[in-house]
Amino acid sequence: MARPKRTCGARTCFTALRGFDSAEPAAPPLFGRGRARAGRGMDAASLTLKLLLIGDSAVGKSSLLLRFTDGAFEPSLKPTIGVDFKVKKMVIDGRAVQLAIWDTAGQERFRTLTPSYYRGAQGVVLVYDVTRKDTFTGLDSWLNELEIYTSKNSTVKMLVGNKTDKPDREVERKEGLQFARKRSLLFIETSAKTLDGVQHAFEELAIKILQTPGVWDRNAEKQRMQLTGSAAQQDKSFCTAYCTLA
Ligand SMILES: Nc1nc2c(ncn2[C@@H]2O[C@H](COP(=O)(O)OP(=O)(O)OP(=O)(O)O)[C@@H](O)[C@H]2O)c(=O)[nH]1
Repeated sequence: MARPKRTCGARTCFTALRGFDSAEPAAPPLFGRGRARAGRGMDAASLTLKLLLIGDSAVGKSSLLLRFTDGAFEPSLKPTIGVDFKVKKMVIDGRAVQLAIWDTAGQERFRTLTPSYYRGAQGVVLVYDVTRKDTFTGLDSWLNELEIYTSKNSTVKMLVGNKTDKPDREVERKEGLQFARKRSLLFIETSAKTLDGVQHAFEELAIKILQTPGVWDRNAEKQRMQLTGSAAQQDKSFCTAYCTLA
């Protein structure tokens, strides 16, 4: 039996597997189109955004995550079992942002905790493989699942057509674009193998989240209230909804 991929690094917040909502301190609003760059040594008060990768098995979700966070590509990754989790720090328009990215299993038999994956996600990346039409025609069922588990106004969704480096394309770019337009999704094509579009995809999603009122600030407000209300009962050994990542 295939072993789960180990994508968790030293900065992984393991309590995220019990549900990881975002929280952030008061900060000025972001105007205009954002610019992003990778960030190092940010303070613990930076904004954390939860992103989720979903889509059929073997479309390249884990490979996109590995490429984005570690700059690596593995030609023969094993299927994800359950969920993996990685963090990437960036600076967007001068603001420190941590992307907490959840990588879910595409195989149905490994998807046992679906509702908890979606909880608190501000961004969802829906991936298909441009060389497998079935992964494109199956998108509607993923969108149905999204509708069940996320609210329309609290999650920014991006459609990603991956594996553009391969010659045997079955889904044209314009088909993906049309599909995305009809359903109000952001759209980009990528190759985890060549890096094409990968950085851009995650950055655009983060920028869009920051530009969408009510997506990233609503959870923050809720979290501030919870922290105030439960200060007396805080258990330092347990990482609550907001986990600082060293
Ligand atoms: N040529 C090419 N191969 C890719 C690309 N992205 C992923 N792959 C390969 O496709 C296979 C499946 O990739 P994964 O990243 O494991 O796919 P996944 O969507 O995470 O699959 P599950 O964990 O089962 O949900 C692996 O062998 C990858 O090396 C790409 O952009 N180009």
